[in-house]
Amino acid sequence: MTSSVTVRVPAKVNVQLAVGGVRPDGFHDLANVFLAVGLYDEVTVTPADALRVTCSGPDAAQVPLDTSNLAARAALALAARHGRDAGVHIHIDKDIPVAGGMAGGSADGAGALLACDTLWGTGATREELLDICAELGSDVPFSLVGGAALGRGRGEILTPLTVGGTFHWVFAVADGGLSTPAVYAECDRLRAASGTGATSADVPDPEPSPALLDALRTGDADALAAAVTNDLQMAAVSLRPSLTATLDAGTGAGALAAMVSGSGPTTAFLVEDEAAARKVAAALQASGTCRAVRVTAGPVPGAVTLPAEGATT
Ligand SMILES: C[C@@](CO)(OP(=O)(O)O)[C@H](O)COP(=O)(O)OP(=O)(O)OC[C@H]1O[C@@H](n2ccc(N)nc2=O)[C@H](O)[C@@H]1O
Ligand SMILES: Nc1ncnc2c1ncn2[C@@H]1O[C@H](COP(=O)(O)OP(=O)(O)O)[C@@H](O)[C@H]1O
Repeated sequence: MTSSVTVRVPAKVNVQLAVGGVRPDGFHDLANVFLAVGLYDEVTVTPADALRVTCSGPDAAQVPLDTSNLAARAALALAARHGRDAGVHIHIDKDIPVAGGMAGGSADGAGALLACDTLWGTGATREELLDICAELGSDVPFSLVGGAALGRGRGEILTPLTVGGTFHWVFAVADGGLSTPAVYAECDRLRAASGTGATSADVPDPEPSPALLDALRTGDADALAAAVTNDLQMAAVSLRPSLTATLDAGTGAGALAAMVSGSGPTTAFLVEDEAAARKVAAALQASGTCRAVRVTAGPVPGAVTLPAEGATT
């Protein structure tokens, strides 16, 4: 009998985040180009009498352990669909910054869903898993599939993208998080204040950039750097003006592109190669403008079940 299942799930960066007007349901239509990068949470599920969540890692204290945790919600959603009890202990070994615009909660939701499906032998189809992911949150389907993808709708309708190489990144982790709804609301406020209006009737439909998709396809870091955009960046910086100094520090150290990761406040720096990554990371660390610095690359695969401990391959 399977005693526990562990799933590893990556963080993401948005290389393009084009935000349309606010919809009647409060969400924004997006052209959201996701790239999965090699910072991971690991979600382990073990049979238990009742649903319970624990978390370890440097940011563990900021993670809710009640049923608002996306991993708990994923287990409950799968159990409800299959008419079974959700008695399971979910442990999250968290390495993805919390509330940092890198989809850590979404990663845990996708990871718990896949892990519970395996533990319980539910046999859910990929489509069913993606459906549940979309119910849990706009970014959760991408956490399951990983790689690179264009997200339309509120980000949940995915088209996989071909990437012709590996892109190197440095991430500067900020002190504290930013609330995603607050950043979208600030984007609307700034748009309304500038006179353009903030609704779907006022803002053009968001479209993926052909130059950006081309840069991904060819694996050209310089071309990607020239094409990256994030419509939430101005709002994140408005709420957290100190991010400007972090962005400037990375640019000054030779990053090809400097941007806010999603809704922030993590900042993302695209660099030429591993040597450039080390240089930019050292400069960011020395600048005193961020709490921690992480070096990684992408694309990487989405949620993956790890071999059971002691298993031979
Ligand atoms: C901004 C992005 C970019 O990938 O991620 P983060 O940078 O926060 O990780 C996403 O759009 C975040 O997706 P996710 O965190 O799953 O959001 P959800 O739980 O679905 O929604 C939380 C809230 O964000 C706002 N929201 C989210 C998605 C969207 N397309 N429009 C929105 O306006 C709404 O206020 C919503 O109530
Ligand atoms: N498993 C989880 N890990 C982290 N945060 C979670 C989790 N489940 C729910 N949350 C909540 O979601 C919020 C956003 O967290 P996170 O997904 O890490 O950031 P972001 O949406 O910026 O990518 C957190 O402040 C926390 O309250």
